[in-house]
Amino acid sequence: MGRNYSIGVDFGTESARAVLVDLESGEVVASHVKNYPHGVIDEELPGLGVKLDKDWALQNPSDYVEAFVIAVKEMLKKAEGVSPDEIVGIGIDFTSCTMLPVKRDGTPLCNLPSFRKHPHSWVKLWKHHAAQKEADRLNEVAGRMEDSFLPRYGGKISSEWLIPKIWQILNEAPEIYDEADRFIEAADWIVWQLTGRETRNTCTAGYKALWHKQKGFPDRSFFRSLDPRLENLVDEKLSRDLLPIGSKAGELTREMAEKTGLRPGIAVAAANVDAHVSAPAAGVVRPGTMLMIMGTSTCNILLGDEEKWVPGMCGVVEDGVIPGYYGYEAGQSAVGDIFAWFVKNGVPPAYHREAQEKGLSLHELLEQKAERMEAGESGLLALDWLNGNRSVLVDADLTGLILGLSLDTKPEEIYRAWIEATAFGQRMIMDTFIENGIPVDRLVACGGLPYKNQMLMQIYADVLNREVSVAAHLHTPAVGSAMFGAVAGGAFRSIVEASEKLAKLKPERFQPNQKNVQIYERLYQEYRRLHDLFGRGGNDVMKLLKQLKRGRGVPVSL
Ligand SMILES: Nc1ncnc2c1ncn2[C@@H]1O[C@H](COP(=O)(O)OP(=O)(O)O)[C@@H](O)[C@H]1O
Ligand SMILES: O=C(CO)[C@@H](O)[C@@H](O)COP(=O)(O)O
Repeated sequence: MGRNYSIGVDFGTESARAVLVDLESGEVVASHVKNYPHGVIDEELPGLGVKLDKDWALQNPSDYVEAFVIAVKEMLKKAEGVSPDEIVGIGIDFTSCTMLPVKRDGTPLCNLPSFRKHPHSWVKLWKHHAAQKEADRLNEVAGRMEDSFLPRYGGKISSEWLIPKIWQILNEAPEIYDEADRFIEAADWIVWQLTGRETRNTCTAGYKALWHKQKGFPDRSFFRSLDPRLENLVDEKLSRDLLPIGSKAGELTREMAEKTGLRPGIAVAAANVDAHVSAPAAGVVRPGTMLMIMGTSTCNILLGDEEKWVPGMCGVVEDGVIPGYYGYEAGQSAVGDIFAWFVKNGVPPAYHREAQEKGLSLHELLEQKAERMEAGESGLLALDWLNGNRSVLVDADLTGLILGLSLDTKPEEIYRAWIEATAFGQRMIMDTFIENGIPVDRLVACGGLPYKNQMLMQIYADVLNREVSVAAHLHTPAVGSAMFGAVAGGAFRSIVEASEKLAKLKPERFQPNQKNVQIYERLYQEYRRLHDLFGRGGNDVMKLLKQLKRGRGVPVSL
C-alpha cells in the first residue's frame, strides 16, 4: 500500500498554484505556479480593441482551465515516485466574488463569438469595482427591510459581491443578462470543468451571495424591490442546492484526467474561497486567532462561537470556514497591490540601476533602505485606500492619501509609509472585532507577503502590538485546498482532523518592539482621525475627485 496524497489548487489574482501534499507528513512534495496568460484585464479586452471603463477588472475563463492543466501536469512531473493512484482527492480555492455568466452547459458567454466583444460577457474579477451604484442602491433597499440581512454583513454589501455585479450586467447589458442561463462563481465553474457537473458551495453563497444557513437567500420580494426583473434570479440563474464545504462535488472526468495525467474518478471537493481554506492550513480551527492572508489584498478570518454583528466586516457565516463555528471575514482591498503600484510608478531610474547592480528586486531594495529607518522617521502618514476600503468602511469610492511630504522625501520613506498605512488598516479591523466582542489573542499570517518582506512583518507586529506567527507552508491556500480534497476523498473524517495532522507554523515569530509600539500607537490615533474624517463623511473630497475623474462633473450631493 503506497502513501496517500492530495492536490490543492489555489486560483489567485494573477496565477494558479498547484501543490501535492503528503497526507502522512504534511509536506508539500511538489508544486507549480502558472500565470494566467491574460492576467487581470483592466484596460482593454485582449486583442479585440474594446476599451474598459475605470474600475473594471475582468479575466478570461479559459486562462483558469489552462492554468489548472499546466500547473497540475508540471507539478506531477516534479513529484518523482508518486503514482497518480496514490492521489485521493483534489480541492480548489478561488478569489471571490469572481463570477461569470454562462450557458446551461457551462459555456462562458465570452466564448461565444456573438458576445466576445461585450465586456459584460467576461469574468468579473473580485476587484471589479464598477458596480458601486448598484451596491449603494442595494444597501438602501436592504436598509429599509425588516429583519434585514445587512448586520450579518457589517452593515453594508460591497460592490465586489455577487448581486451588485449581476445587477450591473442587467442594467448595462440586459441582453447578456437574458442570454445567461446561469451566473456562477468562478470557484464553482472550475469545479464544474473538473467534474462535468454544476455544483454550488455554501462558502461563496454565504459570504458573497447573501445566503444564510437557516434563512436561505433573501425573499423574492427583496429582489423585486431592487428591480422587478431580478425577482426570480435565485431560481432562474443561481441555485438553492448548495454543498457544504468539505463535501465531495464529484469525480474528475476522463477528459480532464487525460489532459493532466491524473487518474479519472479522483474525488473533487466542493469549491471554496482562497482566504477561507487558508484557516485550516494555518492551524486556525478555533476562536481567538485572527488570520491575515496577505497578498495582493489582505483577507482576515476569525472564528467565533456565536453570531455577532461587527460593523464593516465582510460577513459572518455559520460553518462558513470551519464546521461548528461562525466564520467572520474582513479585509483590505489593496495591500501588495499598493506596493506594486508604487514600485511601478514611484521609483526613479537611479533606484532601478542600483537594484539591477545589486541583483535585487525593487521591493527588496526599498525594503533594505526602509528598514534602516526608525518608526516615524519618514514624517509621513498615509491612508491605504488606493483600491477603496473594504473593511471597516465598505466603500470602493474612497482613495489614497499621503500626508507629510516634503522636498526631501525619499522613495523608501514613501514605500515604508504605505506599508505602515496597511498595518494601521489592519489595526482598525482588529480593534473593530475586539470592540464588538470577538477577542483576538493571537495573529497568524500567510499569503505571499510574510515570506517576501520581513520588515513589513515587524511593522505589523509593532502596529498591532501582538506576536505574529507565520504559516510554514508558502502556498497556504493551496495546502488548505489539498486538506479539503483529502476530506472529500475520505482520508480524514473532518477538516479539523486534517488540520491537526497537517497544519504547520514557522518556529520563529515576530515580537512587538515596545519602543516602536509607542510611536505607532500615537500615529495610529492620527490614522484613525484621518480615517474617520475622510471615510465617514466629515470631508467628501475623495468622492468629489473620483466623480470628476470619471468625467461626471460636480455632483449635486457633494
Ligand atoms: N518584497 C516585497 N515586499 C512587499 N510586497 C511585495 C514584495 N514582492 C512582491 N510583493 C507584492 O506581493 C503581491 C503578490 O502577493 P501574493 O500573495 O504572491 O499573490 P496573490 O495575492 O495574487 O495570491 C503583489 O501585489 C506584489 O506587489
Ligand atoms: O475577497 C477575497 C476572499 O473573500 C479574496 O479572494 C480577494 O481579496 C483576493 O485575494 P488575493 O489578494 O488575490 O489573495
